Amino acid sequence: MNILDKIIADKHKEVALKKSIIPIKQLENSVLFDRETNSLAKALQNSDTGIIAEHKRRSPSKSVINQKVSVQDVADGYQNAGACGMSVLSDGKYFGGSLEDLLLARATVQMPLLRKEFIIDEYQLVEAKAHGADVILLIAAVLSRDEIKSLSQFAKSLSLDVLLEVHNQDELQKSIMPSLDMLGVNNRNLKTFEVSTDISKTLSTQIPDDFVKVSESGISTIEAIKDLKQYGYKGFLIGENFMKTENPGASAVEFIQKLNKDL
Ligand SMILES: O=C(O)c1ccccc1NCC(=O)[C@H](O)[C@H](O)COP(=O)(O)O
Repeated sequence: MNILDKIIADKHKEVALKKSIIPIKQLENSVLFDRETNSLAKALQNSDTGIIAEHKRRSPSKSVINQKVSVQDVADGYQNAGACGMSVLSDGKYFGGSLEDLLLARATVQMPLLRKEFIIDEYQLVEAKAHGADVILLIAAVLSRDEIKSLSQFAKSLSLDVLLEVHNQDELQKSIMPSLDMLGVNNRNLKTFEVSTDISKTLSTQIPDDFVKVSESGISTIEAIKDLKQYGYKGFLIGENFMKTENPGASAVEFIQKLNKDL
């Protein structure tokens, strides 16, 4: 079994357990449930730099990245840096994240927040909304077209933006539908962990202009972003490059300042 299959098998068990102890009604009672969401797609369309900065303590490909910094300090730093949005990994077992991280980030910043999670059930979308997310991620590698359709339509009914992630042509072709806002190309193969921004370049021409294009993973240089911009990308999801430093917020400030100067 590859790592992605393991994550999804665990996620099914986790969601079943959570459903049995926290009813949807309780999540819908959260004060955040009626909060007006802040669109990441719009923020990216209006931005020159387009950075989505991620909070990521560890990962299956790199194990420990940074367990020392607080999510509040990271969120504050990313907002001061002028990031368009923040991605918060909420998976505990493989990434060391939690829904509490999302809640703390929400309490700290106003910018759009992405719940970075392996979504397989509508319940997780209600959780996302109840913990202050503006955007959810759907991963085409682990969902059928019908699942993408029903989950994205449900997310839209909660006023959440939808970022659909693909890694190859088949995933892209099966996924294109009007209930998506952003199409993300993950430069990392989630089964082998190989990383190459060439994947974003190759798939770029096949992404219809109706969607905001986002390039995800393995981005660490200004040159990579300038290059990807020529292929129509408006959003750039960066995790490890910031999180591996002692002060991820300060690293983001330095990176975005340089990017602004170079564009
Ligand atoms: O990052 C991993 O090792 C990973 C493994 C299996 C599934 C997902 C994984 N990462 C999620 C992401 O997509 C990244 O955290 C995100 O795109 C940022 O990537 P990076 O800038 O390379 O940290």
